[in-house]
Amino acid sequence: MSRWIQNGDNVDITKERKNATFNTERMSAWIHGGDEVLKRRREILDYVKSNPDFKDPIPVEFLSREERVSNGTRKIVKMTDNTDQIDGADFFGEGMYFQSLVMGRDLHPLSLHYIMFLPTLQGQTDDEQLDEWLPKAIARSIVGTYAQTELGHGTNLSKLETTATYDPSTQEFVLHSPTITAAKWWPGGLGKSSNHAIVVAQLYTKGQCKGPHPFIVQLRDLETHKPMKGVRLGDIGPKLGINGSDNGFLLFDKYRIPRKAMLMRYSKVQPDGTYIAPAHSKLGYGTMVFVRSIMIKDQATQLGAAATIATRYSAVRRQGEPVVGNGEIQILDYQTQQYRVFPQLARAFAFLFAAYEIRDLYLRLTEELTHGNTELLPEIHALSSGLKSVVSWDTAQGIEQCRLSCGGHGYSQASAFPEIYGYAVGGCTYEGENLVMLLQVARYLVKAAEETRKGTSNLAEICGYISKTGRRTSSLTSIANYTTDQIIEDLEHVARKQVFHAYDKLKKAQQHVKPEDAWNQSSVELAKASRWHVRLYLVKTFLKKVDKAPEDLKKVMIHVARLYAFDIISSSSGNFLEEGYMRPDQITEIKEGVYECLAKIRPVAVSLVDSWDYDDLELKSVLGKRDGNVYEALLQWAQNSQLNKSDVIPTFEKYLGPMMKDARSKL
Ligand SMILES: CCCCCCCCCCCCCCCCCCCCCC(=O)SCCNC(=O)CCNC(=O)[C@H](O)C(C)(C)COP(=O)(O)OP(=O)(O)OC[C@H]1O[C@@H](n2cnc3c(N)ncnc32)[C@H](O)[C@@H]1OP(=O)(O)O
Ligand SMILES: Cc1cc2nc3c(=O)[nH]c(=O)nc-3n(C[C@H](O)[C@H](O)[C@H](O)COP(=O)(O)OP(=O)(O)OC[C@H]3O[C@@H](n4cnc5c(N)ncnc54)[C@H](O)[C@@H]3O)c2cc1C
Repeated sequence: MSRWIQNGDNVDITKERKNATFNTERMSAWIHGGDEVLKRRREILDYVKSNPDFKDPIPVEFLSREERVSNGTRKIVKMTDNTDQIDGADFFGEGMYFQSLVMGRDLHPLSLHYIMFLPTLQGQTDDEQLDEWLPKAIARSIVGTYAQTELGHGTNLSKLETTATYDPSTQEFVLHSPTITAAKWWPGGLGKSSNHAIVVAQLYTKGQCKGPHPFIVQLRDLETHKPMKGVRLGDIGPKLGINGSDNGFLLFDKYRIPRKAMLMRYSKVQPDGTYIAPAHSKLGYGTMVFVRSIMIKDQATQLGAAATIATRYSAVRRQGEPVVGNGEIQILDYQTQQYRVFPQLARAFAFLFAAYEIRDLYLRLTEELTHGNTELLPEIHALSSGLKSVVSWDTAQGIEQCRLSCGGHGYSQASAFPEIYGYAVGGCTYEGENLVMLLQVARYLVKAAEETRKGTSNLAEICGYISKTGRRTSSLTSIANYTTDQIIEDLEHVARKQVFHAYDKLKKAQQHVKPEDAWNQSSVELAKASRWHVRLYLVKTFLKKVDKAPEDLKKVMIHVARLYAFDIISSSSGNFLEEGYMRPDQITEIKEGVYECLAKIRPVAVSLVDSWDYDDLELKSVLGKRDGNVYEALLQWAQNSQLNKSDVIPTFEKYLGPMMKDARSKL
């Protein structure tokens, strides 16, 4: 019997699970990277469940901000006391899973320590600095964050205002915030928890500005935790989500740090103030590239969770009686419900598989950089920026669709949707605002188009389609015979067309206006080109992964992958119809393909989401509970409300009581 079925479960959800046409365990192993990975996930889960230190006193939704920070700090300290339970080198797999189980969706005071402070030390220090700082950071004898964004500038790093001016007479840098807008603003854990930070500041030496560079800076006294003299910092207040994190502000008043505080793997300042430039000017941005690449898995996990909650709830929720007298039906049987939820599930899969690809590519980059080879950097920068933008946007929209699909209960925090959304949607902004990141991809695409036009193209595989000749009309005849190659060919056509459309618009504008105005006037089309480039990549990665799946899994997953592709095509049919590339009847065929996929997925939907292997502990959703007994659980969940501590609350005595009494006396 499936591990997902237990006595006492809701009958509808049990029936769904019994209808599975594939082995859920095999599917889970395939999704997560093999039997061994799955076994390790279960061991980590058992460990977390068995450890009382990781329990929340009540669901975190009911805690105040201060209680959230305190509870999160308590748990993350316990969690990182026990990192021997996981393979510490497997950040992407075991690290992220462990932290998700223990910490949920509330980032915590050590988030940035692990996500950016440690990786920056690993990636940007010279050997001597690494020996000095890394052991302290790993042991947690210091806690650090990544302080780059300022009140006035987040995107445009070249205009950061914090200065680090080298003083050769003392061999120190002087950190200073010359204006209010120079205040660092946003860094996670900066407000109250960190005592160190990687501070990104404009480097001045010998009277010249050398641009933004990273420095390791002590912010608080190691014993008293009081801010150092010349350092002013605090919490920036409540946010849309991640309120367990004390995101902070920071100002310097001529604060002196030693020369060796500048991270010197790539750029250096010698004792006399001579500056040595890095091999590639953007090597200092490496940690951002790392985070963008791990964000893809994180976002996929959030969307997968939302789709799991919506699917399970839709299987137990009955509403409406199409045939009067036959009883109400499961809302999952409505085609409109399937159309709302299943594409989100398909997206989550597409994003997860792309996350594996970008992880592998990032590992290759790290290896190449150790040999001083920076060739892969522009490609990975473009891909990670593009994926980060498209994936976080679609994830946010997808979560909202899943929430809406659960009706009124979706609006309650019991559903977990508000937490999931609040957490995930931050990804549209942090690590580079999405539109700005799409425009970075566009720079890469414009170069590829330029090379193609000049006939000198030697393009990387990822944009090889730009220089292909391609067909003038789609070869689709019927949806049943629409092959993976044909689907990719059609998407390549639209992506290529949009790339050249934007490129030509840019070139034309350049003949009349200044280059920066030409770029601005073409930027909407350029961003669209980037989106198509990324969507093509996502579809290709997904279809190719499924093509290689074992036969028993492939026969299910092919419908999910095709739904992903067909949904993209049918919802942007105008692009495919342009210049008669596709005919209206071909679009109709693809729409039919969408409906066929929905029908194929319907009977196995619950088992498909089970295969993502979310435990209730990780989902933290009353609506998405494994057992499907949602109504009892909702009533129980509501008992945690602070307002339910007494039958009559003080506001009655103070306001409502006198109001009604007064009104009664006047009647
Ligand atoms: C072990 C157990 C423990 C386990 C614990 C486990 C814990 C696990 C937890 C797991 C859960 C994790 C989930 C995540 C949570 C996240 C939390 C939130 C974190 C949020 C942090 C932040 O939010 S932190 C700030 C990020 N802030 C940005 O992100 C600024 C964007 N802004 C820019 O990034 C630049 O400003 C921008 C636009 C590029 C222009 O930069 P610019 O002006 O310098 O450059 P230009 O535009 O002039 O470009 C000149 C040429 O450089 C090229 N280029 C540019 N960048 C390049 C690059 N990186 N690599 C190569 N090339 C690059 C470009 O493409 C041009 O190339 P070309 O010339 O050939 O065309
Ligand atoms: C939850 C969260 C956590 C964060 N954590 C950290 C952290 O730990 N450390 C840290 O240093 N920072 C952190 N940040 C800051 C984050 O990195 C920045 O907010 C982000 O890089 C965007 O910069 P901005 O806020 O200045 O937006 P802006 O750059 O002001 O963007 C505002 C608007 O202007 C548009 N725009 C800006 N420039 C251009 C352009 N060149 N072309 C076209 N449009 C443009 C954008 O697209 C956007 O629509 C965090 C932010 C959030 C929300």
